[in-house]
Amino acid sequence: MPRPDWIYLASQSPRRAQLLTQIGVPHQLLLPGADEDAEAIEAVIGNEAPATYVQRVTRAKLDAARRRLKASGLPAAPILCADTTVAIGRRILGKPQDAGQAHEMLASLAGREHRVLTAVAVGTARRTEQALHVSKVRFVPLSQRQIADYVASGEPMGKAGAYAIQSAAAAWIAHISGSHSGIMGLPLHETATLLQAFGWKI
Ligand SMILES: Cc1cn([C@H]2C[C@H](O)[C@@H](COP(=O)(O)OP(=O)(O)OP(=O)(O)O)O2)c(=O)[nH]c1=O
Repeated sequence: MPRPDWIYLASQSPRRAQLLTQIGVPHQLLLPGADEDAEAIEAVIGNEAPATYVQRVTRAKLDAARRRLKASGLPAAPILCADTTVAIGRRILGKPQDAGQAHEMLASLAGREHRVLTAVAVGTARRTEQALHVSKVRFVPLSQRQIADYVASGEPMGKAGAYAIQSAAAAWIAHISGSHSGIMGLPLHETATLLQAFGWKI
C-alpha cells in the first residue's frame, strides 16, 4: 500500500484528535453509528487483567471501525483506535457512571500510585499493528471536600479513573513515570512508531 496522506481516527475523544494533530497527522473522524454500542465493547469480561482488557477493547474498536468503513463506501486509509484504562493492581477503573462512582474512584486513587494503560491500534483491511503503553501516576492524599468539588465540576465524566491529567486534577499529581500523552489517551511516541510501520515519516 502506498504511503497514505491521512488516516481515519475512530474515536469520539477530542483529546485524541488534538494529540494526533500535535504530531502533524492529518486525520478524518470515523465515528460510530447509532447502532454501535460503545458500552458493550468496553464491558470487562470476568477477571481479565487490565493489560488484557485494554488491548482486547482496542481490537474490538478497530474491528467495529473496519466494518463501519467497509459499509460506508468511503476511501480506504489506515484506521487508528485507542483505549485508556486506569488500574490499581488488577482492579480496572473505567469511566464513572455517575457522581457517586466518580467520588469512590478518586477516593481510591488518593494518596497512592496507580497505572494508566493505553492501547493503540492501527489497521488497514489486511494488517493490524498494536502497541500498549503503561504509565504510573502518584496522587497526593485528597480531602473529601477536594474530591466533592472536583466531582461537582463535571470533569470526571467520560474519563477513565474519573480524572484528567489535563485538568485541575494535575495539581494532585506528585509524580508520573511514563507518557503524559499516553495518560491523556494517546501515547504519541508509540503512535508515531505504529504509523511509521505504515509508511509515515513523523
Ligand atoms: C486518565 C485520563 C483519561 N482521559 C480520558 C481519555 C479517554 O478519552 C477516556 C477513556 O475512555 P476511552 O474509552 O479510552 O475513550 P473514549 O470513550 O473517550 O473515546 P473513544 O472510545 O471513542 O476513542 O479518558 C483523559 O482525558 N485524561 C486522563 O488523565
